[in-house]
Amino acid sequence: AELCADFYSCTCPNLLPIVKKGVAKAIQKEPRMGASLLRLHFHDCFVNGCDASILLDDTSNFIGEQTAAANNQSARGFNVINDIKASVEKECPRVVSCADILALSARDSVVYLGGPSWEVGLGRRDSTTASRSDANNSIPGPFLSLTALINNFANQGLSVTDLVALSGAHTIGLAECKNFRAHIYNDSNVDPSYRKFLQSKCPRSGNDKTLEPLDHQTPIHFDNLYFQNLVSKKALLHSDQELFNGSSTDNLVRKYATNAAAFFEDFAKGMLKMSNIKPLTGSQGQIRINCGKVN
Ligand code: HEM
Ligand SMILES: [Ca+2]
Ligand SMILES: [Ca+2]
Repeated sequence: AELCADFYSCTCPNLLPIVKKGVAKAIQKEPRMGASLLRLHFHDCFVNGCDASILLDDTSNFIGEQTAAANNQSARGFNVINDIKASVEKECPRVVSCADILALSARDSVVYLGGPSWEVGLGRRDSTTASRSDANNSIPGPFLSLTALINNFANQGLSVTDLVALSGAHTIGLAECKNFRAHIYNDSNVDPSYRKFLQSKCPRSGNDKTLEPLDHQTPIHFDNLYFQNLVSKKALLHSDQELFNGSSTDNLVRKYATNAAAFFEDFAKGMLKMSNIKPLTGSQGQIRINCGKVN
Protein backbone atom coordinates (compact mmCIF):
# COMPACT_ATOMS: atom_id res chain seq x y z
CA ALA A 1 0.00 0.00 0.00
CA GLU A 2 1.06 3.58 -0.62
CA LEU A 3 1.74 6.22 1.98
CA CYS A 4 -0.49 9.27 1.89
CA ALA A 5 0.10 12.81 3.19
CA ASP A 6 -3.42 13.25 4.65
CA PHE A 7 -3.58 9.79 6.23
CA TYR A 8 -4.40 11.23 9.69
CA SER A 9 -6.52 14.19 8.55
CA CYS A 10 -9.63 12.77 10.26
CA THR A 11 -8.08 10.74 13.07
CA CYS A 12 -5.44 13.24 14.20
CA PRO A 13 -5.88 16.60 12.47
CA ASN A 14 -3.39 18.38 14.75
CA LEU A 15 -0.59 15.87 14.24
CA LEU A 16 1.60 18.08 12.08
CA PRO A 17 1.57 21.12 14.38
CA ILE A 18 2.15 18.92 17.45
CA VAL A 19 5.25 17.35 15.90
CA LYS A 20 6.49 20.67 14.57
CA LYS A 21 6.16 22.27 18.00
CA GLY A 22 7.92 19.37 19.73
CA VAL A 23 10.81 19.52 17.28
CA ALA A 24 11.15 23.30 17.62
CA LYS A 25 11.18 23.05 21.40
CA ALA A 26 13.86 20.36 21.35
CA ILE A 27 16.11 22.28 18.93
CA GLN A 28 15.68 25.49 20.92
CA LYS A 29 16.90 23.61 23.96
CA GLU A 30 19.80 22.02 22.07
CA PRO A 31 20.60 23.06 18.48
CA ARG A 32 22.30 19.73 17.70
CA MET A 33 19.03 17.85 18.23
CA GLY A 34 17.85 18.62 14.69
CA ALA A 35 20.82 16.71 13.32
CA SER A 36 20.26 13.85 15.74
CA LEU A 37 16.61 13.43 14.73
CA LEU A 38 17.46 13.48 11.02
CA ARG A 39 20.08 10.79 11.53
CA LEU A 40 17.69 8.68 13.63
CA HIS A 41 15.25 8.52 10.72
CA PHE A 42 18.06 7.54 8.32
CA HIS A 43 19.25 4.78 10.66
CA ASP A 44 15.68 3.53 10.97
CA CYS A 45 14.94 3.47 7.24
CA PHE A 46 18.19 1.69 6.25
CA VAL A 47 17.41 -1.26 8.54
CA ASN A 48 14.34 -3.14 7.30
CA GLY A 49 12.61 0.05 6.23
CA CYS A 50 11.11 3.01 8.06
CA ASP A 51 9.34 1.02 10.77
CA ALA A 52 10.65 2.64 13.98
CA SER A 53 12.73 -0.47 14.68
CA ILE A 54 15.58 1.72 15.96
CA LEU A 55 13.34 3.14 18.69
CA LEU A 56 12.89 -0.19 20.48
CA ASP A 57 14.92 -0.20 23.68
CA ASP A 58 16.94 -3.22 24.76
CA THR A 59 15.43 -5.26 27.58
CA SER A 60 16.71 -8.18 29.64
CA ASN A 61 15.53 -10.61 26.96
CA PHE A 62 15.69 -8.49 23.80
CA ILE A 63 18.62 -6.86 22.03
CA GLY A 64 17.61 -4.29 19.43
CA GLU A 65 19.39 -1.84 17.16
CA GLN A 66 20.43 0.84 19.63
CA THR A 67 23.63 -1.01 20.50
CA ALA A 68 24.61 -1.75 16.88
CA ALA A 69 28.01 -0.31 15.98
CA ALA A 70 26.75 2.83 14.24
CA ASN A 71 24.17 3.60 16.93
CA ASN A 72 25.85 2.65 20.20
CA GLN A 73 26.36 5.76 22.34
CA SER A 74 25.93 7.78 19.15
CA ALA A 75 22.29 7.68 18.05
CA ARG A 76 20.36 10.18 20.11
CA GLY A 77 17.01 11.92 20.28
CA PHE A 78 15.01 8.97 21.62
CA ASN A 79 13.60 11.04 24.49
CA VAL A 80 12.49 13.77 22.10
CA ILE A 81 10.55 11.27 19.99
CA ASN A 82 9.07 9.66 23.11
CA ASP A 83 7.96 13.08 24.37
CA ILE A 84 6.37 14.01 21.04
CA LYS A 85 4.65 10.63 20.94
CA ALA A 86 3.24 11.27 24.44
CA SER A 87 1.79 14.60 23.27
CA VAL A 88 0.29 12.91 20.23
CA GLU A 89 -1.17 10.08 22.36
CA LYS A 90 -2.90 12.65 24.56
CA GLU A 91 -4.73 14.13 21.62
CA CYS A 92 -5.21 11.06 19.41
CA PRO A 93 -4.63 7.85 21.34
CA ARG A 94 -3.41 4.76 19.52
CA VAL A 95 -3.61 6.02 15.95
CA VAL A 96 -0.29 7.58 14.97
CA SER A 97 2.77 5.39 14.44
CA CYS A 98 6.20 6.13 15.85
CA ALA A 99 7.65 5.60 12.37
CA ASP A 100 5.49 8.45 11.03
CA ILE A 101 6.42 10.71 13.95
CA LEU A 102 10.10 10.05 13.23
CA ALA A 103 9.70 10.81 9.51
CA LEU A 104 7.89 14.07 10.29
CA SER A 105 10.47 15.02 12.93
CA ALA A 106 13.31 14.59 10.43
CA ARG A 107 11.55 16.87 7.94
CA ASP A 108 10.68 19.47 10.58
CA SER A 109 14.28 19.49 11.83
CA VAL A 110 15.64 20.24 8.36
CA VAL A 111 13.09 23.01 7.85
CA TYR A 112 13.76 24.51 11.28
CA LEU A 113 17.49 24.73 10.54
CA GLY A 114 16.94 26.49 7.20
CA GLY A 115 16.73 23.58 4.76
CA PRO A 116 14.12 22.55 2.21
CA SER A 117 10.67 21.17 2.97
CA TRP A 118 8.84 18.21 1.45
CA GLU A 119 5.50 16.55 1.95
CA VAL A 120 5.87 13.45 4.13
CA GLY A 121 3.67 10.52 3.14
CA LEU A 122 2.03 8.95 6.19
CA GLY A 123 0.50 5.64 7.19
CA ARG A 124 3.62 3.73 8.22
CA ARG A 125 3.14 1.23 11.03
CA ASP A 126 5.61 0.18 13.71
CA SER A 127 7.62 -3.02 13.79
CA THR A 128 7.33 -5.56 16.58
CA THR A 129 11.02 -6.46 16.18
CA ALA A 130 14.43 -4.96 15.59
CA SER A 131 17.69 -6.48 14.39
CA ARG A 132 21.11 -5.54 15.65
CA SER A 133 22.82 -7.68 13.01
CA ASP A 134 20.79 -6.08 10.21
CA ALA A 135 21.77 -2.66 11.58
CA ASN A 136 25.42 -3.69 11.64
CA ASN A 137 25.17 -4.90 8.04
CA SER A 138 23.10 -2.10 6.51
CA ILE A 139 24.13 1.24 8.01
CA PRO A 140 27.11 2.61 6.07
CA GLY A 141 30.29 3.36 8.01
CA PRO A 142 32.70 6.31 7.68
CA PHE A 143 35.61 4.21 6.38
CA LEU A 144 33.82 3.06 3.20
CA SER A 145 35.07 3.81 -0.31
CA LEU A 146 32.92 5.56 -2.91
CA THR A 147 32.19 2.23 -4.61
CA ALA A 148 31.06 0.70 -1.32
CA LEU A 149 28.88 3.73 -0.53
CA ILE A 150 27.25 3.53 -3.96
CA ASN A 151 26.55 -0.18 -3.45
CA ASN A 152 25.20 0.40 0.05
CA PHE A 153 22.70 2.98 -1.23
CA ALA A 154 21.83 0.85 -4.28
CA ASN A 155 20.83 -1.94 -1.87
CA GLN A 156 18.16 0.45 -0.55
CA GLY A 157 17.01 1.43 -4.05
CA LEU A 158 18.81 4.77 -3.84
CA SER A 159 20.81 6.26 -6.71
CA VAL A 160 24.25 7.87 -6.86
CA THR A 161 22.49 11.26 -6.96
CA ASP A 162 20.58 10.28 -3.80
CA LEU A 163 23.87 9.28 -2.15
CA VAL A 164 25.53 12.62 -2.86
CA ALA A 165 22.46 14.74 -2.07
CA LEU A 166 21.58 12.87 1.14
CA SER A 167 25.19 13.02 2.33
CA GLY A 168 24.52 16.76 2.42
CA ALA A 169 22.77 15.99 5.73
CA HIS A 170 26.29 16.32 7.12
CA THR A 171 25.85 20.07 6.75
CA ILE A 172 24.61 19.76 10.36
CA GLY A 173 25.71 17.75 13.38
CA LEU A 174 28.82 16.35 14.97
CA ALA A 175 31.07 13.29 14.78
CA GLU A 176 33.40 11.61 17.24
CA CYS A 177 37.18 11.59 16.90
CA LYS A 178 37.29 7.80 16.47
CA ASN A 179 35.20 8.18 13.31
CA PHE A 180 37.54 10.68 11.60
CA ARG A 181 40.94 9.76 13.08
CA ALA A 182 42.05 7.53 10.21
CA HIS A 183 41.02 10.23 7.73
CA ILE A 184 43.15 12.97 9.31
CA TYR A 185 46.21 10.76 9.90
CA ASN A 186 46.20 8.39 6.91
CA ASP A 187 44.46 10.07 3.96
CA SER A 188 46.37 12.38 1.61
CA ASN A 189 43.32 14.39 0.52
CA VAL A 190 42.95 16.67 3.56
CA ASP A 191 43.61 20.41 3.54
CA PRO A 192 46.84 20.95 5.58
CA SER A 193 45.56 23.61 7.96
CA TYR A 194 42.28 21.76 8.55
CA ARG A 195 44.26 18.56 9.18
CA LYS A 196 46.47 20.34 11.68
CA PHE A 197 43.48 21.79 13.51
CA LEU A 198 41.72 18.41 13.69
CA GLN A 199 44.86 16.60 14.84
CA SER A 200 45.08 19.04 17.74
CA LYS A 201 41.57 17.95 18.79
CA CYS A 202 41.86 14.28 17.95
CA PRO A 203 45.21 12.70 18.85
CA ARG A 204 46.50 9.41 17.44
CA SER A 205 45.22 7.70 20.54
CA GLY A 206 42.77 8.80 23.19
CA ASN A 207 39.95 11.38 23.07
CA ASP A 208 37.87 8.89 21.06
CA LYS A 209 34.66 10.64 21.95
CA THR A 210 35.72 14.24 21.28
CA LEU A 211 33.18 15.85 18.97
CA GLU A 212 33.82 18.00 15.91
CA PRO A 213 31.31 19.51 13.45
CA LEU A 214 30.73 17.59 10.22
CA ASP A 215 30.49 21.03 8.54
CA HIS A 216 33.17 23.16 10.19
CA GLN A 217 31.60 26.37 8.83
CA THR A 218 27.89 26.22 9.73
CA PRO A 219 27.20 23.14 11.91
CA ILE A 220 23.70 24.18 12.96
CA HIS A 221 22.53 25.62 9.67
CA PHE A 222 21.15 23.49 6.86
CA ASP A 223 22.90 24.95 3.78
CA ASN A 224 25.21 23.81 0.99
CA LEU A 225 28.52 24.67 2.71
CA TYR A 226 29.18 20.97 3.32
CA PHE A 227 29.75 20.65 -0.44
CA GLN A 228 32.03 23.67 -0.49
CA ASN A 229 34.04 21.95 2.24
CA LEU A 230 34.41 18.85 0.08
CA VAL A 231 35.71 20.93 -2.84
CA SER A 232 38.30 22.52 -0.52
CA LYS A 233 39.28 19.12 0.98
CA LYS A 234 37.82 19.96 4.34
CA ALA A 235 35.52 16.99 4.86
CA LEU A 236 35.50 15.59 8.38
CA LEU A 237 34.85 11.97 7.40
CA HIS A 238 36.70 9.80 4.91
CA SER A 239 33.33 8.78 3.44
CA ASP A 240 32.43 12.46 2.87
CA GLN A 241 35.68 13.25 1.02
CA GLU A 242 35.18 10.11 -1.10
CA LEU A 243 32.36 12.00 -2.86
CA PHE A 244 34.94 14.51 -4.15
CA ASN A 245 38.15 12.65 -4.81
CA GLY A 246 38.72 12.70 -8.55
CA SER A 247 35.86 10.49 -9.66
CA SER A 248 32.40 10.36 -11.17
CA THR A 249 30.64 12.24 -8.36
CA ASP A 250 32.94 15.30 -8.39
CA ASN A 251 30.75 17.20 -10.83
CA LEU A 252 27.62 16.76 -8.73
CA VAL A 253 29.46 17.92 -5.61
CA ARG A 254 30.68 20.99 -7.51
CA LYS A 255 27.14 21.71 -8.67
CA TYR A 256 25.70 21.52 -5.14
CA ALA A 257 28.60 23.67 -3.84
CA THR A 258 27.62 26.49 -6.18
CA ASN A 259 23.87 25.92 -6.44
CA ALA A 260 22.08 25.60 -3.11
CA ALA A 261 18.68 25.39 -4.82
CA ALA A 262 19.78 22.33 -6.80
CA PHE A 263 21.01 20.68 -3.58
CA PHE A 264 17.76 21.46 -1.75
CA GLU A 265 15.66 20.03 -4.57
CA ASP A 266 17.66 16.79 -4.79
CA PHE A 267 17.88 16.47 -1.00
CA ALA A 268 14.10 16.72 -0.67
CA LYS A 269 13.63 14.14 -3.44
CA GLY A 270 16.15 11.83 -1.81
CA MET A 271 14.50 12.15 1.60
CA LEU A 272 11.15 11.30 0.07
CA LYS A 273 12.63 8.15 -1.46
CA MET A 274 14.45 7.22 1.74
CA SER A 275 11.40 7.70 3.93
CA ASN A 276 9.41 5.41 1.62
CA ILE A 277 11.73 2.44 2.07
CA LYS A 278 9.68 -0.66 2.88
CA PRO A 279 7.05 0.84 5.19
CA LEU A 280 4.74 -1.48 7.08
CA THR A 281 1.16 -0.55 6.12
CA GLY A 282 -2.44 -1.73 6.49
CA SER A 283 -2.61 -4.33 9.25
CA GLN A 284 1.12 -5.09 9.29
CA GLY A 285 2.98 -4.38 12.52
CA GLN A 286 1.24 -2.23 15.10
CA ILE A 287 0.77 1.33 16.36
CA ARG A 288 3.07 1.39 19.37
CA ILE A 289 1.74 3.28 22.36
CA ASN A 290 5.24 3.84 23.70
CA CYS A 291 7.89 4.09 20.96
CA GLY A 292 10.48 2.33 23.08
CA LYS A 293 8.61 -0.95 23.45
CA VAL A 294 6.15 -3.19 21.66
CA ASN A 295 2.57 -3.10 22.95
C1 HEM B 1 26.65 8.17 3.05
C2 HEM B 1 26.93 7.42 4.08
C3 HEM B 1 26.98 7.94 5.49
C4 HEM B 1 27.96 7.66 6.40
C5 HEM B 1 29.18 6.78 6.18
C6 HEM B 1 27.64 8.39 7.60
C7 HEM B 1 28.39 8.35 8.77
C8 HEM B 1 28.19 9.17 9.85
C9 HEM B 1 29.03 9.21 11.03
C10 HEM B 1 30.25 8.34 11.27
C11 HEM B 1 28.53 10.16 11.86
C12 HEM B 1 29.08 10.58 13.21
C13 HEM B 1 28.54 9.70 14.31
C14 HEM B 1 29.26 9.90 15.62
O1 HEM B 1 30.48 10.10 15.62
O2 HEM B 1 28.59 9.83 16.69
C15 HEM B 1 27.37 10.72 11.22
C16 HEM B 1 26.59 11.73 11.76
C17 HEM B 1 25.46 12.22 11.14
N1 HEM B 1 24.85 11.72 10.01
FE1 HEM B 1 25.68 10.46 8.69
N2 HEM B 1 26.48 9.08 7.40
C18 HEM B 1 26.03 8.84 6.13
C19 HEM B 1 24.87 9.32 5.56
C20 HEM B 1 23.94 10.09 6.21
C21 HEM B 1 22.60 10.38 5.72
C22 HEM B 1 22.01 9.81 4.43
C23 HEM B 1 22.01 11.17 6.64
C24 HEM B 1 20.62 11.73 6.66
C25 HEM B 1 19.87 11.90 5.59
C26 HEM B 1 22.99 11.40 7.69
C27 HEM B 1 22.80 12.24 8.76
C28 HEM B 1 23.74 12.47 9.76
C29 HEM B 1 23.63 13.51 10.74
C30 HEM B 1 22.57 14.61 10.76
C31 HEM B 1 24.70 13.35 11.64
C32 HEM B 1 25.00 14.17 12.91
C33 HEM B 1 24.20 13.59 14.06
C34 HEM B 1 24.34 14.30 15.39
O3 HEM B 1 25.06 15.30 15.50
O4 HEM B 1 23.73 13.82 16.36
N3 HEM B 1 24.12 10.71 7.41
N4 HEM B 1 27.18 10.09 10.01
CA1 LIG C 1 13.85 0.15 10.56
CA1 LIG D 1 25.86 23.80 7.39
